[in-house]
Amino acid sequence: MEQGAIKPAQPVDLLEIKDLKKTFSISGGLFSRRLTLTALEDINFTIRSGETLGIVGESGCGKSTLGRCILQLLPPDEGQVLWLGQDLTRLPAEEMRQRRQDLQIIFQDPLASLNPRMTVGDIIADPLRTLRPELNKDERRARVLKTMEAVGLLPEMINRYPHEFSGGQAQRIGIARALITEPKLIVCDEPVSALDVSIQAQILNLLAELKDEFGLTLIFISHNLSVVRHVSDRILVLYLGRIVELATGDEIYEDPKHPYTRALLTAVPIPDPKLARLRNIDALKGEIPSPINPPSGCTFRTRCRLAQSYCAEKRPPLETIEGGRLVACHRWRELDAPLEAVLGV
Ligand SMILES: Nc1ncnc2c1ncn2[C@@H]1O[C@H](COP(=O)(O)OP(=O)(O)OP(=O)(O)O)[C@@H](O)[C@H]1O
Repeated sequence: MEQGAIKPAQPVDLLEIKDLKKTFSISGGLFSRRLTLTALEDINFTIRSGETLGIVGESGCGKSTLGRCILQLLPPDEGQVLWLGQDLTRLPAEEMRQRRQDLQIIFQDPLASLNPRMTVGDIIADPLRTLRPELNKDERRARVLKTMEAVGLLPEMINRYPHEFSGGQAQRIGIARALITEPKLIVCDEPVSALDVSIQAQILNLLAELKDEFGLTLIFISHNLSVVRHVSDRILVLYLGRIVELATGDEIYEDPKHPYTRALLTAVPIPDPKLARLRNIDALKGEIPSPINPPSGCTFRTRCRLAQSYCAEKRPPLETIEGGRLVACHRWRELDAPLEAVLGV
């Protein structure tokens, strides 16, 4: 593959998300009225080339919707998705089709995402048929074999069908299908959560190797902070469709600033006495509120142990704090205080 050629000498701002908003119109409530569900709001961030950005949050917080809006698989209601400065939300269909070579996705459930009636070779070659129609059959086959080799699939597997493969092998097929167009950015949407724990590390290592080999930029979506930590340079934490924290993996893990991030960390099983102590204090309480009718002010306040009455009145801005990291909490400074002081005990 010629993908090494795309690796820029200096990282550049590859993708810039500006004021992104996505709502869904759903029917519900009395008399099946149309209701508006706000899946994403006020989303702003930038990804540098060669970076891996982890996106974490509980189920329903908007991770997959964000991945799909970035790839234009879902149209955002508002905002811009700038790819090297070009707004993908305004791109004519034919230009977007061309651009799709650069932006690919790997799905959570590898077997469910592969057509059971197609051979492995046809599945992997499929994106080339629409995105690189100038390639002939032999050229397509040569690319498929090279890509299979890159992801650790044997050439003799080319004529087999998805059901003949384990979950881990099926995910390698999904990765090959994403890689075949020589993309610059891959959105990995929970790529290991459907796999056995023993296989998860193999797939994570493969993604890390492919990233280095082909100069990829990755967006890595997971509900599991410990999975994201190992692969991410920076981590974006979403809560009810809004960014609550954005920082490096080390900062998030060692010094979380948002009470929600701390709560997510308490669910990570690591034998650290400090975290073990936090576990009881910070553990998430209650259900995530409905995105149809989110709490006023700070949407996390209904589950936050630091919440004060003013948290219900004003939405906290996403503030840039020391080291350029971002946090949206009226009381983030209180998290730095000794826990006893915070709790008043
Ligand atoms: N097509 C749709 N129609 C209506 N509502 C949707 C649609 N897709 C997503 N939603 C809603 O948007 C919100 C965000 O969903 P999304 O799937 O992006 O969250 P997620 O963090 O990826 O969750 P999960 O980890 O469970 O996939 C949820 O409340 C979800 O129910």
